[in-house]
Amino acid sequence: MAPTMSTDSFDLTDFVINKGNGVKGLSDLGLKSLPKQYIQPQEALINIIPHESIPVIDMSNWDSDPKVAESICDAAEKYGFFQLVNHGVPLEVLDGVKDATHRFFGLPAEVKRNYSKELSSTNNVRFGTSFSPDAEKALEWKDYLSLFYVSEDEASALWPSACKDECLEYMKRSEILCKKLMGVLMERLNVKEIDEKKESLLMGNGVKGLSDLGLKSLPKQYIQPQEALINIIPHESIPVIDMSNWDSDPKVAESICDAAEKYGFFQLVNHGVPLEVLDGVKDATHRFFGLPAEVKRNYSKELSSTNNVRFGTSFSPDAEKALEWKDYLSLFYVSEDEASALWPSACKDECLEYMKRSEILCKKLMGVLMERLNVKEIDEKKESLLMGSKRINLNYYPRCPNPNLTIGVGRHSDVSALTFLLQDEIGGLYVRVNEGKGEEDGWVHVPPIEGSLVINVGDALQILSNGRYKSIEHCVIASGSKNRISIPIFVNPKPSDVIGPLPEVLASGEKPKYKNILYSDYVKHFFRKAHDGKKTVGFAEI
Ligand SMILES: COc1cc(/C=C/C(=O)SCCNC(=O)CCNC(=O)[C@H](O)C(C)(C)COP(=O)(O)OP(=O)(O)OC[C@H]2O[C@@H](n3cnc4c(N)ncnc43)[C@H](O)[C@@H]2OP(=O)(O)O)ccc1O
Ligand SMILES: O=C(O)CCC(=O)C(=O)O
Ligand SMILES: [Fe+2]
Repeated sequence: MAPTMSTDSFDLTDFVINKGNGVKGLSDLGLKSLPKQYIQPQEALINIIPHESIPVIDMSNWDSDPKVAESICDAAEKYGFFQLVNHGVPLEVLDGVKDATHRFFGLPAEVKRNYSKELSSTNNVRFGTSFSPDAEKALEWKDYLSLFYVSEDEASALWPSACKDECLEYMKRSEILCKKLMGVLMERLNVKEIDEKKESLLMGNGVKGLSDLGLKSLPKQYIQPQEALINIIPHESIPVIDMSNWDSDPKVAESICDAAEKYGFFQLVNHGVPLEVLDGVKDATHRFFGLPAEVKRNYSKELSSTNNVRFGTSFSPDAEKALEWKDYLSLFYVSEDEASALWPSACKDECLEYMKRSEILCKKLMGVLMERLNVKEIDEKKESLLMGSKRINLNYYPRCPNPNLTIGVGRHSDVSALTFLLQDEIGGLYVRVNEGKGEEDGWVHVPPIEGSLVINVGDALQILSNGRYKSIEHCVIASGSKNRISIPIFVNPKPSDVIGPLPEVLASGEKPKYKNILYSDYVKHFFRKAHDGKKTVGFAEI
């Protein structure tokens, strides 16, 4: 125990404030009486009365019992204070941050004073004592460390290592609770929805943030007009092609070309992309979307340091009548170095690996599809037209309160040459069949198959093949109970390529159906409007 001493003989302000000892340092001296600087005037003291305390609210039944939300709002109105139990923030996270607090204040004074107003390298980290020592008649018996959150990176760099991980974890793990409380408190004020566009786009919460609020019904901005919804019909689904015998059986290649002509969509199994690579990129997708909104919003159109990395929600929110129930991260591949520097670290390695390991498959498919078009060799120019650029999207469709009133992705065809889509086990992808054939025209489900890849022809290949290969409309319906992810790799022409029907296809005298068009103009046209089925192709039609 520290020796006891009188504080009359030394400069208390210097010891407590300047030297970084705080009141903890004073207390550790083993004082027998309160130094006079801490003696509060009578009016600052309080009278404690016998009275019931503030309400204690059990949140266990939050999902099933609306009374929980009601009692929170009542308590906020009546007392402005309440205690929550079973709130969903794990006990070990709370214990962790309590331990970390003791660890920080247990550091030597010389270490703690580096975070004082005078010495701290940032205004966002401040160690201090009392509340406002210069303004107070009497000092308060408290030391504090105050941390203003800007971003995970800034916190990692600047917050004291004795407590930063635990503080970040506590902040992160209390976010859902915070959104739940704000949601119900706003509902009581008749704010029926939080302004989704502002929330989703500027705050980085996306529809995932909305879904995490535990909404019981779909906000009106997401209710799609009847014509955007689909009629699901009983019909066989798209072909499933087993590539095991690719090397020995030419029928495998044939069935791929047949499916590309007839359906524009097929699933591949035993395609050679390792299962662990597919699992890796699925895990990475959940990791990215699980990041705090403040981190994800750094990749939004407004804040991203590059056009090649974009976090967004819906498809084209400014152009859409109703929003889509989907968040996405879109990564345009330029080079491994650029990706390493700019893609989010939560997912970049896995996305690069998935792109790399699907390259052989991509070349195999392009090879046989071109053979059927009488393209004998894929030279440099053809390679650019068919696979000169790649984009990988991570799509996140959160659990949706009324999935039948909205759409995850509206009906569209891809503007790629080919798309390699990895979907998880939840399901929800629908493809249009028998377009224009009256009652037979409808939508079929693409059932998830463990380890499979869904391949579809995009507009660019439809145009290059003069309509022989079909880019088919598809759309997604979100799940009412689970968060779904999908990860398409869009294999495209280079933005600077001019696309039009290939000379080999027209060699027999076939009339071109499409004009030559700069690919980046085509893509910009696609991105600037809402999803509208196959209308983008009209932009290139003769
Ligand atoms: C997101 O939900 C989706 C996405 C899809 C995607 C289906 C595909 O097939 S993606 C394959 C597209 N092909 C390529 O990316 C390769 C060619 N790329 C290019 O030519 C260019 O990179 C570019 C896409 C045209 C962008 O060029 P840039 O000079 O950077 O032009 P900007 O002015 O920034 O953008 C133009 C316009 O597009 C919007 N936009 C750009 N990138 C994206 C993106 N990744 N996701 C969504 N929107 C994007 C951008 O906001 C601009 O619009 P403004 O209205 O803001 O002017 C299928 C289904 C989905 O639901
Ligand atoms: O999520 C899916 O299954 C399909 C997504 C899609 O069509 C796209 O991103 O272009
Ligand atoms: Fe698509």
